[in-house]
Amino acid sequence: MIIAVLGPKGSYSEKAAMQWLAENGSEEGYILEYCDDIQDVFSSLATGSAKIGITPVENSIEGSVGVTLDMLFEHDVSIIAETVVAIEHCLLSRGRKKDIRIILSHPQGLAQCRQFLKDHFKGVELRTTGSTSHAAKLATEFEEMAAIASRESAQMYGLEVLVPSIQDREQNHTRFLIMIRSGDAAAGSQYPAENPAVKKGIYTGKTSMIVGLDRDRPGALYEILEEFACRKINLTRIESRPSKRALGDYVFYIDLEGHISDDIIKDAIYNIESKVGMLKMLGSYPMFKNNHL
Ligand SMILES: O=C(O)C(=O)C[C@]1(C(=O)O)C=C[C@@H](O)C=C1
Repeated sequence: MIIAVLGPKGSYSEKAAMQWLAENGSEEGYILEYCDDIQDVFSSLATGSAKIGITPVENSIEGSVGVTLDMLFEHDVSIIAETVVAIEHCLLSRGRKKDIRIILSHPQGLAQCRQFLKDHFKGVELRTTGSTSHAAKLATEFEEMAAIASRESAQMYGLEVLVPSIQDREQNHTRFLIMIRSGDAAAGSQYPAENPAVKKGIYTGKTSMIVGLDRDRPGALYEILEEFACRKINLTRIESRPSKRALGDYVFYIDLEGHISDDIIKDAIYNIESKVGMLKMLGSYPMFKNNHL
């Protein structure tokens, strides 16, 4: 089983993969494929090179990972699970704090530490990289470079942790999606049906979809939401993204509590289909629940 994640080794995406495998009691029999960027994770699923792809979708400080949302729209993938990883960013370098001239990280890493950077490194050049672990790898080259990345990356690339826990809020969590190519039952059947947590009833279901209105008119979104509200279906998230067809034209990403096999969810979606221009189901899967978060 090949699992595509954002690389190189030491990324939070790798951590998400390990955590999800541990949650499912299946830490053996897989190979991680380290991709350069999130698009490549989706391409790897599309070509069949990987059976499973894992990408970040949302962070508690910085919000959505837009490229993952866009790829969900463009590619035929099904979400089979989600997992939430606690993110502790550290400032890593080979050199000393006072010598740092350039700080590297993934745009999400830089954004989650925006205030720290303003307070302590005003004027220092910030450079974006494909991932936090890629930043750590590059920071090994020069003493005046530092990376914002995980403690694990420091160990992996032989860097010092100059400042631990530098994100702008102590609580920092990123949610990751675990996906298969749509219709790839061979990969999907192992998860989550065999998921021990599902069997134990720890998880409840969650369903994700993308909805496009046929045209912009008063009450169009309300009519869709009404189908959920009247059935007491709880939405866990709704977000608009540009459809990319024209300025001001949007699609809506909706997550809700419940599984597509539940009758009320089926009914709501059946009714919505006749009211919208486009409806793309992204999957029903176990909702991540961790009481420690
Ligand atoms: O750069 C990494 O290590 C990633 O896995 C990507 C990513 C993201 O895109 O959100 C994952 C978790 C953190 O929020 C910061 C970066």
